[in-house]
Parts: sequence; structure tokens; C-alpha cells
Amino acid sequence: MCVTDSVVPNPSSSSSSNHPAPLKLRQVFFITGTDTEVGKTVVSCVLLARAKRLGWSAFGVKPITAGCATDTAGKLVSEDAENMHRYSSVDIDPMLRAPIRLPDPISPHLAAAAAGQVLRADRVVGQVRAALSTRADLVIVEGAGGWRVPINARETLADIAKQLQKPVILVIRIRLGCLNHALLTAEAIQHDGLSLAGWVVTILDTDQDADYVSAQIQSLAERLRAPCLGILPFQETLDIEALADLIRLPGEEIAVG
Ligand SMILES: Nc1ncnc2c1ncn2[C@@H]1O[C@H](COP(=O)(O)OP(=O)(O)OP(=O)(O)O)[C@@H](O)[C@H]1O
Ligand SMILES: C[C@H](N)[C@H](N)CCCCCC(=O)O
Ligand SMILES: [Mg+2]
Repeated sequence: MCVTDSVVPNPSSSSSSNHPAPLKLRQVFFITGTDTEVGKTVVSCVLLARAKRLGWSAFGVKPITAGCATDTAGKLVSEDAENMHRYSSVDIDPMLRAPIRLPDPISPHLAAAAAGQVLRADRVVGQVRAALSTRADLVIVEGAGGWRVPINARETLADIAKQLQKPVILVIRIRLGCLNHALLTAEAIQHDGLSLAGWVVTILDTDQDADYVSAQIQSLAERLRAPCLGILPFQETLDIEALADLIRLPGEEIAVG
């Protein structure tokens, strides 16, 4: 059995060419992952590309970036935010799409301390809300690392998500150990009072046994109480538009008659 067929509805059958455009609702999703480097930014870009294809206006926000690049003028640049911007149809100010930019590629609480700053969830949320005042059908807010990554001595990325009160999309990089990480994260999201709008699988490690990968995805589908929105394969050369064929947005199936 092909897990891809059984778990994920074919996006092209639910939404595109010969169906009316889906109902446009303003939707904001918080993107978290089972870890850092699991594909959150790529998934965010794919969701934005998918939205654009459906005719939805959309943009992405990266509230905290730890590990910024430096541009020629010496300014810190969030590559995650700039990548999302590339697939956005709504242009928002760079300061709004990446309000907190830290140089060190480490946990935000430590990166902030190294930069002589103290982050506060309520202030970060204020900055995200400023971005959310821009109109769009879809806004993607990408976290940093996983759900309980510290932002200061007391708070974590989850406090930002909790204050935002937006549904969460969980990105799961398939590898040995991801079942535990995914189930714990889903449990924590629920414990924090937020809903899991869906989950996306990324297959970034090419040396895995295909049958075991399928069994892991099936195991996730049997345990996570949310829809699988897509299974994204490894691409030698990243092609976001091609990946947008393999994903669907929560609510995409709400077609207007
Ligand atoms: N489908 C894919 N095929 C090939 N490479 C991919 C794919 N998805 C992601 N990658 C690569 O995997 C790496 C991690 O992806 P990404 O930057 O999206 O992770 P992340 O979860 O956003 O990390 P962070 O926690 O730093 O924000 C990147 O180099 C990215 O280009
Ligand atoms: C630097 C990295 N790419 C992310 N921006 C931050 C990841 C923090 C992970 C912290 C941890 O869980 O140990
Ligand atoms: Mg990222």
C-alpha cells in the first residue's frame, strides 16, 4: 500500500482547475517542527506557493530568527523570512516579516543573551500582531526550532503561539526518533490549548528504508488527531512549485458551490 495515497488526499482532486476556487477565509497558522532543521521554512514556502496558486493573498512572518546572515550594509537578514517573502503575494516591510534578528545560530534565549537582549513573549506577539494588521487571506508564522525552545529564562516559543491563539501546523522530519518527537509535540500543543490544524512530513534523509518510512508515516496517521497535509520528498534541487502540488492548505477543501 502506498502511504502517500492513503493518508493525504490528492490536492489536485480537491481544489484546483475544474473546481471553483475555495472559499477565502483569513487564516493564520503557526508552524512548528519536531526539531530545528526539519523543513519548517521549506514547508512554509510551499504553503505560501500553494496559496498563491489558489488565488489567496498570503505572506509569512518569522518572529525570531537566531542565526541571521549579514548583508553588504552590515544589516542582519533573516533568510527564513526572505525565503518566505519570495513565495508571498503580499509585500510587507522587512522589519515586520522578521522583527527580531539575532546573529548567533543557537537557541533564541542564548542568542538574545549573546546580543545583550532579553526576549519577552508578549513583546514578540505585539510585533507579530503589527504584521497581522496587513490584510491577507493566509499568514504563515514560522517558529524557531521546536515547540518548547526557550526564548528567555521562563518562556518558550510555545508562549508566543499560545498568546497568538492560532492553529498550529507541525512539520515532522522522518527519521528514527520522530514518532516520539511528533507525538510529544502534538501532546504539548493540545496541553497548551491550541489546535493542531495538520501535519506535514518531510523526507530529507535519503538513506532510509522506504518501507520503514511508510510504516512511520502510517504510524503517525494512526496516532495524530489532525490531517496529514502533505508528504514532501527530498529534492536534489529544491523546487517549491513542484512541492506545492503535494500539499494542501487546511480549509482548501471548503469549496464554494
Ligand atoms: N524537500 C526537500 N528536499 C531537499 N532539501 C530540503 C527539503 N526540505 C528542506 N530541505 C533542506 O533542509 C534544510 C532544513 O530545512 P529548513 O531550513 O526548512 O528547516 P527549518 O525547520 O526551517 O530550520 P530552522 O529551525 O533553522 O528554522 C535546508 O537546507 C533546506 O533547504
Ligand atoms: C539556529 C537554528 N537554526 C534555529 N534558528 C534555532 C534552533 C534552536 C534549538 C534549541 C534546542 O532545541 O536545543
Ligand atoms: Mg526555518
